Amino acid sequence: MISRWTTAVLDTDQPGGWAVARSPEGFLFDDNGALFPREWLKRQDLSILAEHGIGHLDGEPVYLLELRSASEVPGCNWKGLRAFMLEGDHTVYKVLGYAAQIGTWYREHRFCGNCGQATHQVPRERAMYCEPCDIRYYPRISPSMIVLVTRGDEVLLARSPRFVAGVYSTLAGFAEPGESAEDCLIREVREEVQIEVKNIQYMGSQCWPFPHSMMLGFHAEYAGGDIVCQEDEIEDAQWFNIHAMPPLPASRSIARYLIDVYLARRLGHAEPVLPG
Ligand SMILES: NC(=O)C1=CN([C@@H]2O[C@H](COP(=O)(O)OP(=O)(O)OC[C@H]3O[C@@H](n4cnc5c(N)ncnc54)[C@H](O)[C@@H]3O)[C@@H](O)[C@H]2O)C=CC1
Ligand SMILES: [Mg+2]
Ligand SMILES: [Zn+2]
Repeated sequence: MISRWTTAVLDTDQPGGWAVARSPEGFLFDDNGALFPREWLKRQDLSILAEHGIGHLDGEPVYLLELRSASEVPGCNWKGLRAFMLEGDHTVYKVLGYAAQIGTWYREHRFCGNCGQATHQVPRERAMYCEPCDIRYYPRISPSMIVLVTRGDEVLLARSPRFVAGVYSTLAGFAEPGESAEDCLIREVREEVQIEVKNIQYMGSQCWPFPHSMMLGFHAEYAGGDIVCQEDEIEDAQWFNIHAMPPLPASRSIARYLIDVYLARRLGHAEPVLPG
């Protein structure tokens, strides 16, 4: 299958193409969605912080207008990235997810962390450059492990106080320096529920642009221990029987994929496909 969306570093001096506008209040959208004819969008009253050429959608160049603040555009509204993830076209969500990460990276790397001077965009490369220090700052990606722990017909799911009421999900956590993916997974499961795991199997990965996680998904089997929830992080954790599951995370998340694959295998159903 040919991918409809490919990323690229485009020259912003070229006219034409599509553009998306991003402010601290999310992306601008109207009845046609979040992609606007670029020349039209640039004629609106927007406080543009920077423009980035981010890739091609169905062969057409796409640009990001990163804004200082949200402003009124007639017939349009603002909406957060999560809303685009939950509903609507998956390819458009991918474009916006990438745009959000480029916007975040640009905002957070306008000055050198070493000397404090202003950085500059490197032509044809996704990097901010400090000349005196000769340092390049690339978009930040944070590796995070996510794991479904199982014990026969039971799966271990937990809720964080931040989740939507009632929803239970797989355990997850950010990798720390010095850790392998497996070390991180074992530590996170220990920290969050005091459970030991074995037979760790890699299942797949997903970009999670909230704001810059790279989710590495695993399956693991229970090896020992009783559930003890980590204070503040884990509100509740339980073994759920595959025939009595609680409300689960959004269908496009890798958390949901890991759960659905296991259910499909246990119940002899067709396996789902991981959304890219
Ligand atoms: N796509 C999916 O299905 C799912 C994605 N996630 C994502 O996985 C990531 C990790 O999950 P959590 O349980 O929240 O992590 P976690 O268990 O490591 O705890 C979060 C804590 O980690 C620290 N932290 C924050 N950002 C960090 C970074 N970049 N590097 C290292 N430490 C950091 C902070 O102290 C924060 O309070 C989050 O971005 C979350 O949104 C979580 C569950 C499902
Ligand atoms: Mg966690
Ligand atoms: Zn510097």
